[in-house]
Amino acid sequence: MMNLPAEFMARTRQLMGEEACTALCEALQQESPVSIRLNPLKSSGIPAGSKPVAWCRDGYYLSERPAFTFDPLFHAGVYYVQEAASMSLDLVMRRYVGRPSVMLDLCAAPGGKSTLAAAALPQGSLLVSNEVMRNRSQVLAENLVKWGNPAGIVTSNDPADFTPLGPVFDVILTDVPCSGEGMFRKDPVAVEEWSVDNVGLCWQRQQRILRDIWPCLKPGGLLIYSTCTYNREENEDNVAWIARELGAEILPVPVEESWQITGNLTGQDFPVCRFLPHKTCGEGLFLAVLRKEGSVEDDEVPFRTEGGKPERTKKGKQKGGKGAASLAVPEEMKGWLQALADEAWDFRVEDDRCLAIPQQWSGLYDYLRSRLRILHAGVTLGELKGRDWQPHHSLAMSTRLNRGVFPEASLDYTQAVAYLRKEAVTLEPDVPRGYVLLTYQGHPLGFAKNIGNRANNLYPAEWRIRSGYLPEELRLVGWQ
Ligand SMILES: C[S@@+](CC[C@H](N)C(=O)[O-])C[C@H]1O[C@@H](n2cnc3c(N)ncnc32)[C@H](O)[C@@H]1O
Repeated sequence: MMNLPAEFMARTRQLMGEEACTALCEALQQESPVSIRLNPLKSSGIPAGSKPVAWCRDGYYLSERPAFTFDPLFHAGVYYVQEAASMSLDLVMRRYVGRPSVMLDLCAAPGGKSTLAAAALPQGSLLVSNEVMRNRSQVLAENLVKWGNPAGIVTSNDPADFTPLGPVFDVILTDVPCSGEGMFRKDPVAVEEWSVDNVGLCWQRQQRILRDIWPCLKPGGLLIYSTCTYNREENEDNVAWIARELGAEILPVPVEESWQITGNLTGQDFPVCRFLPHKTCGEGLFLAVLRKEGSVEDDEVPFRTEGGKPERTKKGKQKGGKGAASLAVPEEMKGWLQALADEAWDFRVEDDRCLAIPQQWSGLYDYLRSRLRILHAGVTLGELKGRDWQPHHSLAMSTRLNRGVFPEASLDYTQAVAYLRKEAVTLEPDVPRGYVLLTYQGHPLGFAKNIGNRANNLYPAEWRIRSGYLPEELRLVGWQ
């Protein structure tokens, strides 16, 4: 039985009334629902026995919690484990982000909302996912590489580092660090760390973050603000502050009545969206959408690469970036990606890596690269090992990998888990020597270098499954 702080109870009672507060506390004593979101570019079925999440195209509730860590399909980026309320970002994006956009997810680790945004953004968009905490930014990069979106950049910077960039983003998501009241059921540490003082620190930090990032949003651009907490200071009060102090219009979130989403609890007259666990199947989540004052002409592309600060240029006049390839990219490697009619790549060598950046975004990439700490961008095709270009894990995970370039070897479950643990792999005698793409149920897991009697395991060491234990009764996500 979870003990909730008395002051939290008193404040919540005041916010939502006695009856709702009691119902909420009862719901918090129940088990958390389990849900996953499918990668539309990798999955080819739906989870067996699942129920759809009404507000998210690819979201499903599962009837039990499988052993995700031991599921090769999880590591192949076929799905992401995400609590259902957080999937409501899908709703907002499909309603308001209808054309190719440059989006920033400012507080992105571990990557739940970023992987969702990558799937929901229209073709031709770019997603920049940022996380200030260094260790968390590594997890973010891992999850996004596994998701395989080629039009993505992962950075690790403080929001203040973005301020001088100027208005480069059409959409900014601020899923801000908060007091975490909505996570009480999932995370007992959130209960232990809760205090009224901390709520005060949180809303002030949130305002600092918003002030720092506001200049980076284009006039007329969209700010999606979310927290996983219930109190009004971090939610409605901050949204009112953004509208008033920074200059924005608050937009409605298109919810259906049957979903039982709660609106503004403070009596102020503007729309917000509250997911409360006693009414909606998921954890606590607050979401609001704002449009920055002003507008940008349709035919303007508000950045270019030359000479530092972005300038407005007319479409079609963008120039290629500075700092482009210093070493030639082998022609052969360009064929490692699919040749799709509507996609062009800027291939370049940076340090000992060969990258492919979507050509239309190479200018913006250079601009960001000169100012931010970039952990990952586009697709890393390969890494120079001596004289040899070794295909990179990012390529294996990419949804644009050209299947057919590398010989493939299909692994069974035990072999796949051994590979993900970075143990030695032995391939069938008929598998050719050299780089081989290892697959599980048809999905790429990574590369190995077959040297005949054994194969070198090229799975990234830092991502390997560390747990030596394998549950006796192993439940994995079933598919239909
Ligand atoms: C609610 S979590 C983000 C969850 C993520 N959006 C997702 O859906 O997977 C908030 C993130 O903000 C980061 N953070 C902490 N302090 C920050 C600060 N001062 N500025 C920006 N981000 C911060 C935390 O490390 C954390 O990863």
